[in-house]
Amino acid sequence: MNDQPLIQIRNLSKSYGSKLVLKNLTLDIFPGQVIGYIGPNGAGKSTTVKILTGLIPDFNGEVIVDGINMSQDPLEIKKLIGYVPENAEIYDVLTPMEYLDFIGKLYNMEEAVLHDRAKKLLTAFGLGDNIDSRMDTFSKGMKQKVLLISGIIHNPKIIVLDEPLSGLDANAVIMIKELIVKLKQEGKTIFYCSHVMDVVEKVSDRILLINKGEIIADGSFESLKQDHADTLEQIFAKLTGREITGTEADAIINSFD
Ligand SMILES: Nc1ncnc2c1ncn2[C@@H]1O[C@H](COP(=O)(O)OP(=O)(O)OP(=O)(O)O)[C@@H](O)[C@H]1O
Repeated sequence: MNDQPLIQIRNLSKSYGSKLVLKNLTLDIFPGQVIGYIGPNGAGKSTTVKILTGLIPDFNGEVIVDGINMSQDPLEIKKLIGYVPENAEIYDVLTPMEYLDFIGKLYNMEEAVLHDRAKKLLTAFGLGDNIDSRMDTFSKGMKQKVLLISGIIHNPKIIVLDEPLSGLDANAVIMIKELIVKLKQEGKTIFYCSHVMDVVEKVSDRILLINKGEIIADGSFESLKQDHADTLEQIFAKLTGREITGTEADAIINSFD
């Protein structure tokens, strides 16, 4: 593995008003790593991702991507990153080809390359018959696939996926797992946020667990397992202070009494 980090995060803090949601995060991410970024709801995952992708410009600390300082040249960094946001809105009056054409042009892609690649990717994702259909008739999973394609169409060095499995069926989930492995083989660096522990466990070579704005575990699944417990779900519950006892589910059911 290359010794030079591709992403350097130094003393990163972020507040919304008086609420501190990221507390002095320091991280080095190396080329070719698949990072599984996990944590409870509200832990600060999306905030980290939005800073990393240049969407939140006001933060304290330093973010350097491929030698470029985020505070100085966020546009240059955006070219290096493909981002698939959580719960993204898609312009569904467009067809997938029109949408990808729009996205590709934002990245200044050459038209012939863009159309050829869009067609190949849509076909590979099982949407070959829907290339020119308006997306307002698409299922949630079909739209999610188009979003995923829009995140990789410009062949970025770094791919940031924020809960990319939402709405995908079991076959598509398998396909995404395989895709992450293949993208890694291509040398891509992947930052993958998810609540789906078994997928994170399988695809990540490094897992970061964030809780209340702080990284509380950082290592391969094997090393976390040795230190803590058997499954990533158990490690997650143990380190975020919630043992799985069923009391919360009981409280919900009991509220109907
Ligand atoms: N725009 C905002 N204004 C104010 N508070 C915000 C804003 N965005 C996020 N927060 C707060 O910051 C904290 C971290 O939110 P964030 O979305 O980063 O969490 P997350 O780990 O991605 O959660 P989830 O798993 O639920 O998506 C939460 O307490 C949230 O309420």
